[in-house]
Amino acid sequence: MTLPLRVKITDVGPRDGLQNEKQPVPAAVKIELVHRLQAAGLKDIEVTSYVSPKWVPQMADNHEVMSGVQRQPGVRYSVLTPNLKGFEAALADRPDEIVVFGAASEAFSQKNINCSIAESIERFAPVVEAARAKGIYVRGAMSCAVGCPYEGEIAPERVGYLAGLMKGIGVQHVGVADTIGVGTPRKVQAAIEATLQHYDLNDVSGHFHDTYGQALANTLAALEMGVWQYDTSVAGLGGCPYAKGATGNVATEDVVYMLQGMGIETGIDLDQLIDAGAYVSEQLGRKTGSRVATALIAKRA
Ligand SMILES: CC(C)(COP(=O)([O-])OP(=O)([O-])OC[C@H]1O[C@@H](n2cnc3c(N)ncnc32)[C@H](O)[C@@H]1OP(=O)([O-])[O-])[C@@H](O)C(=O)NCCC(=O)NCCSC(=O)C[C@@](C)(O)CC(=O)[O-]
Repeated sequence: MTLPLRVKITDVGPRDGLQNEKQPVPAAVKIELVHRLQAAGLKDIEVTSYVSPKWVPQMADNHEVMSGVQRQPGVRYSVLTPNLKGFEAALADRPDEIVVFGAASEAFSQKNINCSIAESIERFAPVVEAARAKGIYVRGAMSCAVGCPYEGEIAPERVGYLAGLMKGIGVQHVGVADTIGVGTPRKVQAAIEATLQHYDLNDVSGHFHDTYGQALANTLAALEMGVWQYDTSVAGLGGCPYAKGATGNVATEDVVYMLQGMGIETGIDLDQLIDAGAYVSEQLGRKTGSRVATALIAKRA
């Protein structure tokens, strides 16, 4: 398989990156982060989620954030919607894309969305139907595609099973998510291979957390299979509230640097991206999680 010439990156920092922050992050900071990401050339940004504020208090300002973003033409703004209640609330804020999120692990499905895998599909089906009827693109996230914090290793067949269920209800694209970052290249490839039994290569993305420092290697392994769409998080922000100890997604800066070095186009300005990451890191009062940003900021000084 030849490597893709162009990669599409969805920055999930404003949502996945910030959802687990213990301190309240003001909506104005989230909005400014989205503005800085789009200024850096990001064309796909996962902004927020319409979930229960009791479960994820940090995303309770979803409406304020979505309505505060000054949209740029050509940028797609996505949001998470776990059920019809969330979808209906999101509709008023005009997302371009919604994300239904399931898991390859039963235990994680229960902990994260309070239902079994089968029940989650029943909940998603009317959401998918309603979104598609309105011309809103539907992405599905498949958590724990390699490992689960409660069940341990997850067999590729279980990822394939979930992908088949997602396909069956009309989800247009699926992301293979290594939620707790335990994956290594061959295991990630096996999870993607199982997904490709149900989805076209153009409808599959990678979403790799960097907890064990494997995310860039896993990205390269997926690239070698021709996967050209990835979720990443500026400054490596993040973690899932229902996956204890899991760190953020692979840093967008690190992925962009790697791709640029390989001659693969992303349309993203690395300098401006580093500024966006420095902004949010400063607001959170911590160092960036990006190795590339750390190195290039030191070089600037
Ligand atoms: C899914 C539910 C809502 C089910 O939660 P539930 O308790 O089973 O839902 P329910 O229908 O029984 O409703 C219970 C209460 O929640 C309210 N409610 C119900 N739905 C909504 C909604 N959409 N928005 C706002 N409120 C809602 C509802 O109105 C009611 O309120 P009450 O009467 O008690 O005051 C809950 O489990 C939840 O919100 N979970 C949050 C899960 C989450 O956000 N996890 C993090 C994102 S996933 C992730 O990060 C992984 C990913 C995608 O990045 C990929 C990866 O790396 O793996």
